[in-house]
Amino acid sequence: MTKSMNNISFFERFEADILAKRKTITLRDESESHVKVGQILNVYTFESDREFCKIHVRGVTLVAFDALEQRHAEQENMTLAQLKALIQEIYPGISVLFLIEFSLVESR
Ligand SMILES: CC(=O)Nc1ccn([C@H]2C[C@H](O)[C@@H](CO)O2)c(=O)n1
Repeated sequence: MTKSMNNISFFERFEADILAKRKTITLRDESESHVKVGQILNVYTFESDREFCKIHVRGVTLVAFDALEQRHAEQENMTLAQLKALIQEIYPGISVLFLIEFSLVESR
């Protein structure tokens, strides 16, 4: 597992969407609340800890699970039902999420 404050990991199944700029946000719990606007993060796969790009953090805001809407799903390149199911699977019972908006800086 990658531990640096300048690193973030994504499940491998999201790599293609990030590199194609189809996925431009991620919703995380408080363990990644240290991420700051303007930061450049090194991006790794969660499964194999392989670096695959860098992203520029464009925004960090709080969003309630119950406030997730269509535009969030579009920014995740999935349906709202898929997004809610995914969040419940990764963070069971979570009520508030950190919405990290990002843009692709460089792929490896
Ligand atoms: C370790 C860990 O939590 N890794 C995560 C968490 C979230 N994501 C993705 C899945 C969704 O697209 C959004 C919403 O959480 O972020 C991830 O790839 N890896």
